Amino acid sequence: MILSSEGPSALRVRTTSIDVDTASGMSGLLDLLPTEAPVSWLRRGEGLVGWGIAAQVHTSGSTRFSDAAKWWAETTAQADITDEVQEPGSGLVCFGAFAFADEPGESTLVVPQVIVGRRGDLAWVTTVGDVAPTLARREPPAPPKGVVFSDGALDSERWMGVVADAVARINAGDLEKVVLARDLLATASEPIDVRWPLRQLAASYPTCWTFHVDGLFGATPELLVRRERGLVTSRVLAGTIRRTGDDSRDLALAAMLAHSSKDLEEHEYAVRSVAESLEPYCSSMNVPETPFVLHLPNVLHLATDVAGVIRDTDDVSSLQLAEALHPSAAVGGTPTPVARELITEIEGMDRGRYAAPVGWMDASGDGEWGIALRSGLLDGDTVRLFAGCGIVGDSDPAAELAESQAKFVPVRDALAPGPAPTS
Ligand SMILES: C=C(O[C@@H]1C=C(C(=O)O)C=C[C@H]1O)C(=O)O
Repeated sequence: MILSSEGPSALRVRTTSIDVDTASGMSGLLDLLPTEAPVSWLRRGEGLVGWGIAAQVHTSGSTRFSDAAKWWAETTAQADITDEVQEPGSGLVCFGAFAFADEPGESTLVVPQVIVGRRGDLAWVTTVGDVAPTLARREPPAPPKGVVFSDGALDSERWMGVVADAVARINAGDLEKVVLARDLLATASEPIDVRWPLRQLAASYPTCWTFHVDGLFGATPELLVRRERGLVTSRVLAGTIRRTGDDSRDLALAAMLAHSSKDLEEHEYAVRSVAESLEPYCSSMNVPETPFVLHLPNVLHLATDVAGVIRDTDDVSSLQLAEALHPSAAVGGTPTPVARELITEIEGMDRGRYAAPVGWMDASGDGEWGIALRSGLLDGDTVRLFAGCGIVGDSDPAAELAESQAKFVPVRDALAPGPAPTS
């Protein structure tokens, strides 16, 4: 269902190339963001930022992806686009964040008034409508003030009880894996400027995708899907160990993770779900047999990069691929329908847009959609932080609680009033 859509029916779009130094400068694209409706999708200093709202749609229900895709098709068909850069992410671009479940929740696609992109040696600015963009370093954001954390929907004890229930259901043969999440509330004494946590996340987690769309922000290590000129890629994660802070112990842990049958089993479900969902759209695929260990500052993950070539005849957009892949077993479970039902039944929390596709798409359908993990939802002076864990037959509730705490760390630290990182 389309809940609302705003913006002129015919957008006037201009993309021109700019000096890479203007885009990256001393400190990066995030420094260009003003306070008005900033959006971002950045990794290692490259990607897209934008601000202002030229057009937006809100959708809901089981047709939230297809309604948004239809709106995008109409918007791009009517737009007058002059693009002198012709790269994925130049020309007309929307940013989006989708609800995890069919109900409740709202999804959105937004077209910023100004978008600045950087890819290798190229940089560009896109304007939508009559705007004269300011490409200058803005006044830095102030750190959040007086942040206190409190329990979300369930306290730790109750959440461990829910994990134990899930383990019992798995061992009774109802399903193989389910991902259970919890939330944590951060309340500040004044409204929080999202640009602060974005800078912290981009500096501390450069190998993750630092995103912000409509209040949902984070630094996700997991790429649900990228479509770029007929090639599709996905980074699948599942299987986690907390880092200790001691490099040699962490190396030993990485070796343990790579051989842990519990984690390999969890991982296998996640890779299989992605490969099976992509297969109908691909003429060939590469699915590595063995995962690698992805090192992040807070955790280690088992990771697999799946790649494929889209069938010639298929004009499937990155958003349609994201819909086909969501929810993968990395955030839902196996089998998916049973896992989704169990999540609704026992998780005791509304996921909102957590663990669902977040990212961007251009007029050709190329784009990148991450899974909104290591994320929080900002509303004024409050952030709801989310973290989840894959549960299988031999999961231990206390270990899963500790894993969820490690997954809160990126956003939790990003809300701390430490010194602004020099990125
Ligand atoms: C659900 C989350 O993470 C997912 C679950 C993982 C696991 O259970 O090992 C690992 C990476 C993600 O696919 C989260 O970060 O909230």
